[in-house]
Amino acid sequence: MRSAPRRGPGARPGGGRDDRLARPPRGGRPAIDPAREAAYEAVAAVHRDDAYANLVLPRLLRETGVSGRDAAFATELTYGTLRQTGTLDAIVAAAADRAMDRIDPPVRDALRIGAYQLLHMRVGAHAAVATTVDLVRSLVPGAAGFANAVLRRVGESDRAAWLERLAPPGSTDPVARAALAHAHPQWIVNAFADALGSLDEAELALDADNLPPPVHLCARPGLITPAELATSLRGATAGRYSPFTVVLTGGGDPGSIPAIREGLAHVQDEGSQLVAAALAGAGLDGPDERWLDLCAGPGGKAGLLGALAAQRGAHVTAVEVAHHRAALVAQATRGLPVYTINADGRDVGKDQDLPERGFDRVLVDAPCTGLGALRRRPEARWRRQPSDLPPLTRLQRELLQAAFRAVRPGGVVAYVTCSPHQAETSVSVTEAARRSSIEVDLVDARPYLPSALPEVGTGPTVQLWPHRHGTDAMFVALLRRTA
Ligand SMILES: C[S@@+](CC[C@H](N)C(=O)[O-])C[C@H]1O[C@@H](n2cnc3c(N)ncnc32)[C@H](O)[C@@H]1O
Repeated sequence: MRSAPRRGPGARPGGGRDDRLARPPRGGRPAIDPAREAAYEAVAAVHRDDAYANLVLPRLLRETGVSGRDAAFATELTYGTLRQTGTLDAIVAAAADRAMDRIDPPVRDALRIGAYQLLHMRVGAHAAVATTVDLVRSLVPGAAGFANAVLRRVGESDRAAWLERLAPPGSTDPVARAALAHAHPQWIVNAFADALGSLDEAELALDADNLPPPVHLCARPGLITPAELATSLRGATAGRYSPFTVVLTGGGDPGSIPAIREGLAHVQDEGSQLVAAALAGAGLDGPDERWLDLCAGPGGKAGLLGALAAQRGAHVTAVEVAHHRAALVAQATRGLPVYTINADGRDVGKDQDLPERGFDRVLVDAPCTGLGALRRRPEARWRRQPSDLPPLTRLQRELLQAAFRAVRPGGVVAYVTCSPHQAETSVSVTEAARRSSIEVDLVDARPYLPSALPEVGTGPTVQLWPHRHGTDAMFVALLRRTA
């Protein structure tokens, strides 16, 4: 990072990122380098406008012409600052000796970015402080001195020393310490510890959330093999467990891959592929032609199920309540035996396309908090709240009960979440089954996952984890309707 080649005005040959300070001032005020400016704008948009960093940052980089190593710097700075926000806030507040909500929002975001550079990046302290002070001066001129003093205090200690000071090891509240050390809210630390049965292991899961995830592709069975897909890509390797996965290591935009444009493959986490394949692989007596994906948008699992269905002469009805997401499903499954409908999945028995007892296999990939995919959404951990749980768990149970009505006796339902929160996983399954008049049995999901998959627990449900499996934390329960 430090040896990033500089372009544009003020670039001096042979220097590193810190030399951006040498840029000549514009209009009498120091110019802010475009990469840091883009990072600031992205972080500010997330906090001010509820924007999503993965949407807003690429647009900002495009608009400002920031590319190559500068774009990588801006991305690391943006995503890192957003992931670490809670911990950076604790440190900045201690250094400022004032609560974060008593600091102007633009100054607050600039200080977060400055503190992230000081504590997490290989940026010289002088450059981190000076560029942030310049940024603050351009935003709130009167706050430059304050920002300078705060950042100098932040930079007096490294991250470990700050953690030691704010949450000493052996303190009476290990959850609070883990939350600060791994930059997650305490309720999420508790949720991971409950699901794993151990705070020590939860810390590994929290750490895994702070690393950018690899891009996985799904080679659609019957259309392209993973080997064919991998050889068409620079530096791609086979997935660890799923027979369809290719791991992209060469970077670049997956949307430009010809096999993806031609509908032979799609971007999909390996864990998502495994749980969809578990539904397709579950043993079934009798007909096996009518499959249902009750929560299909944007169409990742429908794409894999559609390809598997095509190989077996089956077809998939893909249901999505949001109109624009239903359109994405239709687009993602073009050429496959998938019939997309824009409907509420709870309308089984009311919608003519969703007859009771009408399906042999049903997937409920339920709307959830997404706590299992925090690696992908840097701001999500701070945006999500425990109060999000009750409406989601209600919806999950209603959708699962609709799936019980939709599946024929003897047919199989897969209930899937990309959250390991037990209220959304095992509790939702138990509650939906308890409140339904339809008899269902839990089926052990483990035989329908690759035998090489380690640490899948004692069944019958399976919870995947980034730190164990390198996948999102997907949960799957298989249920068979008995009558
Ligand atoms: C976890 S996502 C599904 C992801 C999808 N299966 C995939 O692999 O790409 C949940 C989806 O359920 C949709 N949804 C929410 N409520 C629904 C309902 N009542 N009926 C049908 N779909 C619903 C959401 O709009 C969202 O697209």
